[in-house]
Amino acid sequence: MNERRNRASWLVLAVTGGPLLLSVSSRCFVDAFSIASSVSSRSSAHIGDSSSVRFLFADECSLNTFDAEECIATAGYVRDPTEASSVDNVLVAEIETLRDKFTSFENVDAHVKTTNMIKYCRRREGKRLLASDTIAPSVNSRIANIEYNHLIEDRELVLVDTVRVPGMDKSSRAFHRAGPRKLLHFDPSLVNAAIVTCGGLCPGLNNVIRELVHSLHNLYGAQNVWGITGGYHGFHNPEYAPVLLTNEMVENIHHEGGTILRTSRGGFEIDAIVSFLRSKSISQLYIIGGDGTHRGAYKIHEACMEAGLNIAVAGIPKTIDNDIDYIDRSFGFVSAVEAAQASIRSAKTEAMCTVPNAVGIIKLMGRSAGYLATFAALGSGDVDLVLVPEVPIVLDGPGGVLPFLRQRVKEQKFAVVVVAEGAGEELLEATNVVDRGGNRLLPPIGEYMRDRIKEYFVEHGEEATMKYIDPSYTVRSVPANGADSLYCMELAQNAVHGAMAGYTGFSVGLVNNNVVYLPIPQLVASSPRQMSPCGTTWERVLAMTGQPNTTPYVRSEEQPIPL
Ligand SMILES: Nc1ncnc2c1ncn2[C@@H]1O[C@H](COP(=O)(O)OP(=O)(O)O)[C@@H](O)[C@H]1O
Ligand SMILES: O=P(O)(O)OC[C@H]1O[C@](O)(COP(=O)(O)O)[C@@H](O)[C@@H]1O
Repeated sequence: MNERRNRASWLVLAVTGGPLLLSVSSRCFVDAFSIASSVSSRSSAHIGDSSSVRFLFADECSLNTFDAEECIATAGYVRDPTEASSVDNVLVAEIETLRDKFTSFENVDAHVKTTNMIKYCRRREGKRLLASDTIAPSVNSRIANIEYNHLIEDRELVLVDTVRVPGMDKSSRAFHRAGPRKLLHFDPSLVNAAIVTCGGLCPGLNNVIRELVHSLHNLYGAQNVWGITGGYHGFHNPEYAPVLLTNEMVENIHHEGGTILRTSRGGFEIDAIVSFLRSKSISQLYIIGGDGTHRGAYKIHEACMEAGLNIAVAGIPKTIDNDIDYIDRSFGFVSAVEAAQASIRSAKTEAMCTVPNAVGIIKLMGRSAGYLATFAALGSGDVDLVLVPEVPIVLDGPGGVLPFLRQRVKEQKFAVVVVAEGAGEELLEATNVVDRGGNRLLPPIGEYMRDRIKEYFVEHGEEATMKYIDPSYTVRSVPANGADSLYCMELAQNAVHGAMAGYTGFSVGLVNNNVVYLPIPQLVASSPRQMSPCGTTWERVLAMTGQPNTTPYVRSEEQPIPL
């Protein structure tokens, strides 16, 4: 675990030319390719010619254009006088494609794809194919007779670095925008797909499985969809046999937490996995898991390439720790935050209603990142002290959390503390014991803080009533809420679109509110990520709680403000 790959490769799309002004609003994403093209065309004697930059509005399906001069003249815009927002270089994270190595199912466009699905339905129903089976209403209402209005071009990009700070490098990284492509690499009717879930539970796993099955069967008419059970073990351990997944089997699973496929840590045996893929003629493998799982997924992709296997390997990032880099959030995170807030409310009620000097402590998951603890605390608005792995815990003395807490109890008659499981390693003896996934076991910081706070009150001749709540597994086993359900659906559909188009060694995620394809090497190189202890999120915590700022980092004037 935590083996860092550093194969990140960003392709420089456009380097030359004068600076280009970007007006980035939260509602829109800039079509970076058209921008980049306009940058390069400026460099060849057309500098300044083009005042029209295309904007795509995320919530509309039409392509909007606007005239920059008209905006200035009529809509109250001004050009950024300092050009602080300009982007000269767009660095594209390229995704590997099977098209480079294998012959594609030729020139299947959206039209033929529909035809193909109809053929598939007919075959499945034992009917003879007719010459008229080109464009006809679907014979199975479940098979979407869809011709996408909006097919995504290969060069549509989503910029990563949309916040522009004066003095920063005039570059932005970019990912390929996800979505249905015009050309398919695979003949969908011949696709045997497999889905596996690995690592810890997370709300939304069943939603992703369901939507993968639906997309494969209903959007593309895939031949078989296998469910690998028990995580990576299921590829080779006869105790966890694979199952064929049908629409009927997944119909209601999204209402439940957990994963119908079950999950595990360990069991990653590359030769056994590849030989399973061969034996079932799998051509698309969907792997749902966190950064460890993705490291495994990339090894599978590499092994398939070495063995000359035409198999698309797609990851879907899962973790309630929200520690996968680049993406706005991982699916299930918001549901987990919501569930954690319910525990915070209970702890507050207990603490408020109990004498003397009640302190409610809620321990939340978060191995190396405190996002869950932080977001749950911020969202609840009911927390007096937040402890996370990114910020060291100072117990005593000026700036110590114990005197701070005692004072808060004095004023308020109670206090509520949220502690992430990975916090305070510097206080407790770190262990070298690892779980089956290679993750280091963490010392019990929640119980330690409970006992230490109680002792501190006793040392000052007072009694504290401790209410300790550890909702860890409760939080991650809940069903996905509305926002996560929608997100899971978007991720799964786009993973299938990407694999059908022949992308491989990639993952999907929301970046600046757009679903993109992320090359796995880039994704794992900086995952697990951590919250910045001098960024705006942590400063919101300090502002809300008034707790002492124990971050050892000092922001230098030259440094860009971390987000
Ligand atoms: N570097 C790696 N190479 C191959 N497999 C890995 C690697 N790291 C973890 N795995 C496997 O991925 C699965 C999940 O990993 P783990 O780190 O426990 O959870 P997560 O993927 O949620 O971070 C486990 O089966 C583990 O054995
Ligand atoms: O007890 P388990 O099942 O091994 O899981 C505990 C870990 O799972 C997590 O939720 C993260 O799981 P992943 O690494 O699978 O994303 C951590 O917060 C926690 O340390």
